[in-house]
Amino acid sequence: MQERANPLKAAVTAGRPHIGVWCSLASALTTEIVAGSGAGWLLIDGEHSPNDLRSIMAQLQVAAAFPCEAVVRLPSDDPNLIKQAMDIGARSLMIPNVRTADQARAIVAAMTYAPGGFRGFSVGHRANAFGRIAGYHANARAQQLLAVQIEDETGVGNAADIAAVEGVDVLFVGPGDLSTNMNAMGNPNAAPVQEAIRSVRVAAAAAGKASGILAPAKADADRYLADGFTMVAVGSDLGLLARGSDALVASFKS
Ligand SMILES: O=C(O)C(=O)C[C@H](O)[C@@H](O)CO
Repeated sequence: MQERANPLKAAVTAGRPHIGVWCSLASALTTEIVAGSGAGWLLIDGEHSPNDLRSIMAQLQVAAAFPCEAVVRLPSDDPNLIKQAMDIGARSLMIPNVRTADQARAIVAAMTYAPGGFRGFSVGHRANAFGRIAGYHANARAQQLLAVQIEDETGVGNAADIAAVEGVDVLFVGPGDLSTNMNAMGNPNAAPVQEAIRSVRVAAAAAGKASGILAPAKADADRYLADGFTMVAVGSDLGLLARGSDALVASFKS
């Protein structure tokens, strides 16, 4: 048995845009609906959603039936969380608020078996189909993707160094946190924030790496894609349900 190729990694390393959807509802059912939408990737959010290891695993299981890469965002860069997430089959990870190249290097090491890193070794787990994927341990890095989030001015200032770290695939802007940390709470379209976002994309491209961003407004997403961002999340299950139900109910009033 062979590990499935990672379509998100293939696309963004080749400079091809790949559209994703944020899954914030911590539900295998809604993630399954999103996974069947034709989106190229989805994000299982372990930072701001009520997910635990078991609910993340349930979402990985339903997403596996579709050609849609499931990315898991962890709440932090804790190596033990990284190890547990990888063992249940999360091979594409997003780590919030990465601020330095040293931090990025430590994350890559936590994802990598020795001698390159220090990921704990377990013979059989969901990631290697319970021991059925021959050569998994030797080749695990090949299908892994690491998206590090740039979410404050320190990260923006260090973006070139972070992008240069081997094993970092994507600089992914967190527009909510970045704007908030730049004194423009929740307004990524403020001019200084836009300039910071542009500089992250340029730093990633200069290192031959991809850039990504969450852009729930279509006009923003279209602009970022035209600028060269490739890993672009264009909405969320939570937003679709909240705005859709609001609009539905409003259409029957007055
Ligand atoms: O800073 C951001 O924006 C993000 O990282 C995305 C948010 O955390 C996401 O949960 C949307 O609210």
